[in-house]
Amino acid sequence: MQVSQQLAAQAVGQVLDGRNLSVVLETLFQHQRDITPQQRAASQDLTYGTLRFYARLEALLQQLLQKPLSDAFIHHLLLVSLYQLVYDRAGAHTVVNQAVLAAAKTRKTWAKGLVNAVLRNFLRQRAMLERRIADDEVAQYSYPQWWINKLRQQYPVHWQSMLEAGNQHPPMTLRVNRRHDDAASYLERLRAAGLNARTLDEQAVMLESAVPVTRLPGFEAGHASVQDWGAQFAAMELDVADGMRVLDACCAPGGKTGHVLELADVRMTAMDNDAHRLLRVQQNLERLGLSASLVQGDAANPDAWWDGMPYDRILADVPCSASGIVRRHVDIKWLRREQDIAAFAEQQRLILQGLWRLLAKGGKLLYVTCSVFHEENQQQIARFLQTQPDARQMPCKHGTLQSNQGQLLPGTEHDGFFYALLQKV
Ligand SMILES: C[S@@+](CC[C@H](N)C(=O)[O-])C[C@H]1O[C@@H](n2cnc3c(N)ncnc32)[C@H](O)[C@@H]1O
Repeated sequence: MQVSQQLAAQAVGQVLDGRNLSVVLETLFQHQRDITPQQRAASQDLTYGTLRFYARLEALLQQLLQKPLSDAFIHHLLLVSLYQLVYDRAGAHTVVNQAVLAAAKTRKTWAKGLVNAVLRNFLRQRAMLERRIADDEVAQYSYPQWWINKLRQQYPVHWQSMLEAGNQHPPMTLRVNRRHDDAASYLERLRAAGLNARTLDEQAVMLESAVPVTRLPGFEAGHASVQDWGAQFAAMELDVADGMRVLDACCAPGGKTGHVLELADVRMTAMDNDAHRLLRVQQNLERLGLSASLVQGDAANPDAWWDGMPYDRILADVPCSASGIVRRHVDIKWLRREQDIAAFAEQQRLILQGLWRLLAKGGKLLYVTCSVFHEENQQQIARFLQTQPDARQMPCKHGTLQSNQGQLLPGTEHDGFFYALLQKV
């Protein structure tokens, strides 16, 4: 446990310094060649958990410190240990003892005693410490204040359940490749492999607990892919048919590209501005046995890469705040700044405007974000429709999207997404 506490403390510190969580963990593990798969998984769990509840843990810790703690590693080690004491199943005494040993390794004479005192005081005073922060929203929900305020203002009814949904452990959901199976028959294959799951619709299956993809029947042969249920709505809403010319702008890593190609024999151009991420699109399509023409370019500036032939369908899964998928990307809550939202909205406006003239008359463009903030969603589309007289918004197929103006609220079965289907008239 000591190794995973140490690694998690380092990872948490680096994320709070502004670095991306996946990159931090990948780099950290590259330098730890002798850790076991169990230690790796445990470090990852502790890092995710601590960041998920960071504001709450910090509020508890601050009450336990007599003076500000300037040592970053010990600070983050205490947060990780508090996370274990509050949320984890590990025994309290083991957590404290291992944290004290991890502190001792730093060779700072004061560190061992401080870690021991803080954690033991927490165990003694827990109820009182928790009562004292009961009225502190940031500590209660574990989100930045601006985020809480924005959601409360934009979703007067649902804001609390949305914040709570973002703090849940995400499920592992699969998209069944319709060229091989439907959800019901793949469910049988999962059961035969000893995996419990349930179907969400004709193509989506939610596993009872996450497993390595190597345990999924037919994974290497492309029979199933890991994809949140909410993300699976995209290919369905795009309304594709055989023979269509389709552009998946902002395609990487290719989750939705693969799904569209599973549903119809379309002529697909998959575009992204990130060459490294495009390699992952290529790998994903190879696993599925599907192909597309891959293009590196800027969706906001098509003159540099477009061949001049209009598309029947365009999927614009634009870069966004990712505020709808925080349960999977727990670092986002702490990396985003309030002013980033306007910057994303401007980037999205330019992409939407750049792509619109590539659409054939009568063709459809599906605008998608994994955000719940109105600036990137409803407000973006309302402004686009005002300035673009040949655009009209079509109703979404999915009932939940219809009743919620395209906004899919994050919940137990899916992340938060926004969908707007626009037709060129
Ligand atoms: C939300 S992700 C796309 C996820 C993808 N559609 C999927 O389902 O797997 C957004 C993507 O947009 C790309 N991107 C950002 N700005 C872009 C731009 N100006 N032109 C093209 N791609 C861009 C990013 O590299 C990123 O891969």
